Amino acid sequence: MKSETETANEIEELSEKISDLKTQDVKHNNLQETQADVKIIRIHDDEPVLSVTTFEELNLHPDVQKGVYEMGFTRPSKIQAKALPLLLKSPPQNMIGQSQSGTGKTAAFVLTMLSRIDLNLKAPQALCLAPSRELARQIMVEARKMGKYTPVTTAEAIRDSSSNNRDRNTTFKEAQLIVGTPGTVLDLIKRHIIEKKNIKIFVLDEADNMLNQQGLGDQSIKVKNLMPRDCQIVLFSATYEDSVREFAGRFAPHANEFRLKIEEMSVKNIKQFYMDCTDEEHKLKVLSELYSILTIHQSIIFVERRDSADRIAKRMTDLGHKVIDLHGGLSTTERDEVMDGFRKGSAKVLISTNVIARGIDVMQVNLVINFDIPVKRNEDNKIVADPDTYLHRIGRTGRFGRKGIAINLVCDNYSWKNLRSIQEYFERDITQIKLDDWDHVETFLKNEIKALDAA
Ligand SMILES: Nc1ncnc2c1ncn2[C@@H]1O[C@H](COP(=O)(O)OP(=O)(O)OP(=O)(O)O)[C@@H](O)[C@H]1O
Repeated sequence: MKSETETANEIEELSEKISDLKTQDVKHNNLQETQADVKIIRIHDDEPVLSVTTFEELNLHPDVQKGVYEMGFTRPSKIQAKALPLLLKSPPQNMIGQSQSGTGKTAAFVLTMLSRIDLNLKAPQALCLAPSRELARQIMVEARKMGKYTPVTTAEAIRDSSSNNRDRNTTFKEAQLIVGTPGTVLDLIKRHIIEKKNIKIFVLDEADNMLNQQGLGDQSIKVKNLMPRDCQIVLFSATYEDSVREFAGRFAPHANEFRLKIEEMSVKNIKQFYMDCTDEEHKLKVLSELYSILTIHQSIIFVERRDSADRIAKRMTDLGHKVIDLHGGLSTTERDEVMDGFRKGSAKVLISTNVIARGIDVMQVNLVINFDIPVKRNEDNKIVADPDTYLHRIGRTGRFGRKGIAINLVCDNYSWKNLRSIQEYFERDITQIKLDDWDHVETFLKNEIKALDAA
C-alpha cells in the first residue's frame, strides 16, 4: 500500500537525477506582468450562477453558522460565494472547483459536508481525502471549528491516528465526517472499519494531485469506486493540468465547474523575486545572510530532497539560526510535532520538501524561499520545471488577501531554465535581486517587508 508520503518521496527522488542533466544556456529575461483580473467561469449547467454576499443567504444550519462566525468569517470569500449555492443545491450536484491558493476553498467543501450530514445517523456520511497527513489534520481542525456547535462526530483517517484498535474501530464506525489520506482510507474501507454505504459526499482536496496517476491517483480512484452511486463528488484545487482536468471530468461527471485562466492562477499579492547564486554553497550563504538581515514573521524554505532538508537545517543551525525541518522520512509523531510547533510559532523557519507544498495554511508565513526550483517528470519521462508545484509552494504565503514574498535561488543554467519556464507559464514577473551589495539587498527587502506589514 502506498503511504501519503510516497508522492513527496517520488519528487524527492527525481532530483537525484538532476545533477546528471546537461542544460542549455538561456537568457535572464523578465516577463511583462499581466494585469488580468480573477474570473471564475462556470462552464456546465445553463442556469445563471447565483452568488451570495452573506452566509445567511446560504441557509446554513444556525449551529454551523455560529461556528463560522466564531472563526471570524464575516462574509463568504469569492469562491465560497459562488460555489456554495451550487454545492448546497438539492438534489446534490458534482463540482470541479478551482480558485487561487488561500482563497477559502476548505470552508466551501467543509460547509457542504456539514450541511449534508444527518446528525441522527451515527455513521460515516462525509468523506474528504487530502494528499498529506499535515493537510488532512488541518482540514479536520477547520471542520471541528465549523462544527463546534453541532454534535457532529469526526475522525482522522491518517497513519497511527488513534491509540488502540478498539477505540479506532468505534471511532470510525460512528464518525459522520472523516478526513484522511487515500492509502489509509482505502485500507479502512476495505477492512470494513469505515462503513461506506451512507456516504453522501466525497471530497478530494488538491484534486489534481489526488487524481494524478503517478501520485495518489490509484488509491483515490479506488476509494471513489467504492462510494455509493448517488454520492456527491466535489473536487477542489488551485491548479489542474489539462490531462488531469480531462480525467476530473470523468471522475466527477456532469459537474459544475469553476476555472481560472493560467495568468489568473498566480496570486498578485505575492511578490516574486530571484537571486542569482554561483553554486549550492553560495545558496547556503545567501540563505544564512538573508536570515541575519531580515526580521520575518515565519517562513518556509522548500527543497527537493529530504537529505537537502536535513543538510540545510544542520548548516543553518550551526550558523546560529533556529530552524526545523519536515519531510517524509520523519516518523508520523515527529512530523506532527514539527508542524504543530511551526503553527504555534515556536519555530520561525521551516525547511520542507514538497510534502507541505499544498494546502498548508499558516497565516504568519510572509516569506517562502525556493532553495530548489520545483521539477517533475513530463510524459517523455524528462525532468522539467513544475509550475503547479511552484504555485502551490509560493501560495503558502499571501493567504486570504495577505501579502507575501517569494524568493527563488538559482545557481546554474539548469535552475535558471526551470525558473524561466515557470515565469513563461504564468506570464508573471519574477524580479532579480542583485547580490553584489548586501546593504542594498537589506534595505530593499526591509522596505518590501515593511510594505507588507503596512498593507
Ligand atoms: N470567509 C472567510 N472569511 C475570513 N477568512 C476566511 C474565510 N474563508 C477562509 N478563510 C481563511 O482563509 C485562509 C485560507 O483558506 P484555505 O486554507 O481554505 O485556502 P485554500 O483556497 O484552500 O488554499 P490552498 O489552495 O492553498 O489549499 C484560512 O486561514 C481560512 O481560515
